[in-house]
Amino acid sequence: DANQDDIPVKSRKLQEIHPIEKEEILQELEKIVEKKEKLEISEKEENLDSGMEILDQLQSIFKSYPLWTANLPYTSFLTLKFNAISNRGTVTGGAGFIGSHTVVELLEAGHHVTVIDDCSNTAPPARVGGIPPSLERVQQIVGPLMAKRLKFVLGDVTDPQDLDFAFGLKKKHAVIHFAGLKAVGESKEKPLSYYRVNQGGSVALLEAMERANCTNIIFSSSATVYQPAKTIDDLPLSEDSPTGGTTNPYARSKLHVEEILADACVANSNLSVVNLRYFNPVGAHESGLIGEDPRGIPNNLMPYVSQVAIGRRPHLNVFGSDYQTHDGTGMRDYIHVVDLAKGHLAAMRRFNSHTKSRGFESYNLGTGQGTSVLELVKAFREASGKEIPTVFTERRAGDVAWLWCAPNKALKDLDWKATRDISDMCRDMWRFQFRSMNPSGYVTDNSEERESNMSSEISDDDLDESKRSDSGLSSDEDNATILPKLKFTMSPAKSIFHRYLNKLTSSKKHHGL
Ligand SMILES: O=c1ccn([C@@H]2O[C@H](COP(=O)(O)OP(=O)(O)O[C@H]3O[C@H](CO)[C@@H](O)[C@H](O)[C@H]3O)[C@@H](O)[C@H]2O)c(=O)[nH]1
Repeated sequence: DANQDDIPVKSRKLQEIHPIEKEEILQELEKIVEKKEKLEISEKEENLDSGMEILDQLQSIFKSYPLWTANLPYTSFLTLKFNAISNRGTVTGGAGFIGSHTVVELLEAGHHVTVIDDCSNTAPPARVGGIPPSLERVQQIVGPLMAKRLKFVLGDVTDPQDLDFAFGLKKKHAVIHFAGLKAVGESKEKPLSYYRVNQGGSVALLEAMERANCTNIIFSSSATVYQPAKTIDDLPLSEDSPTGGTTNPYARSKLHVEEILADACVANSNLSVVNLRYFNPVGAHESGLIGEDPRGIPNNLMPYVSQVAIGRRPHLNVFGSDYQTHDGTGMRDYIHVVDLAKGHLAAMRRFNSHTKSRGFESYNLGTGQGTSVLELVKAFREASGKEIPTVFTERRAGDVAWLWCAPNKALKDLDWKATRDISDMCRDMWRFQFRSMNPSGYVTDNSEERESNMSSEISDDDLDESKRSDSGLSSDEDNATILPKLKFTMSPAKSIFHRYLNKLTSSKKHHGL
């Protein structure tokens, strides 16, 4: 039924699902239950991986058909059991841009997550004991069932007591360490702050992990640790490409933490470190509910372009037009933040009990594709339908002509690759840009700065008109008090089901069933 495919799966009721499909899904559910029973699920480590896989399969069904799976007699029973087998982890800096997107992926995969964040670079909770607005949005995205698995600690990653508190109560399976300062320019003005938070925080965290007997950590590193490519022949950058020759305290702090982690692995043979080198993370969650909300004038290209498109800035300064690239502007490996977040979930596989790989291992997370400044601007014009005036200026000090990676190692070891392209990145960023302009957007402390930097007033009509055009949002979605319903552009039921079946077959092979 062609019409049926147009309805988002999430909002379809049982009676709207084709009877044959329904029957197939029910049979699959029965099989999962049988398989699960055989596992004698407990909190024992060896059962965690198999349990997680089953959970994964179930989640895709629950997520696709919440309206009717909620009524199945064994749903609550299964949920209870799965609560007992999911992994627990701590995410530092989980309220920030990449952190919040990763928390969505972790919760959706069934993990229990404790976030520790001092909210120094995101809006803090509105009340004592509350959670930051970015994580409230995360809860809306994942729904009430998964939201319960999120805990928040307002704390400082350099403070041992705060860390012990975050690690407290239940044993944690793994840590994902995002917390850190990240502005290249600022790092030259305040190098000591960068070393205190980035190095000091990482050392404090490793010590807290030792106290809590946690041996798995994923670290947010950066492409900036690589030596700048002198010629195009130095590209793409692989994990073996030379590092060092860094030009600022931010880059040095990332490289130092990599070295600290590698040393810690030498000293403790149980430690497992997955070091992820991000290329240029951009975009936002497809719901438009979470994204990057930089303070002040954005340093980075995509947030700047987005603010020009919405009228907050008059034009984009294009830094340099005489690079040795096809159009003279700098080229980067932009990666959608949701792909990046999924990369963290994939990295968690290295911690599975029966396949656990110990020691320090680095992975590039990028698409392997270079995009120039002018190409990105063009894609953003297409996504937004807005003019984006550009002015060519001098090169920015410290910028390189090109930077892109070879992401093959992550594909080989982690079974991960980026699937979203530059137009997806622009579309989702544009969607989030609208939301953050709305009264229901993130509560930020830079609203005054925003007002004064408005290059032109945007009328409500203008916003409404653009929203109706191609941003995928309808005009009733910017209600100030009630947050908009999520509209996922999920695949139709049939393809979800097939994906699920493929997964089931491959996991059967994996377990020799
Ligand atoms: O207003 C602007 C901003 C940027 N650019 C250009 O856009 C490209 C991308 O710049 P930007 O978005 O600032 O990213 P990078 O300079 O590549 O740095 C990012 O990517 C690094 C990893 O490669 C991280 O370490 C840094 O923290 C992060 O800011 C470069 O060619 C810039 O010259 C402009 O032309 N105009």
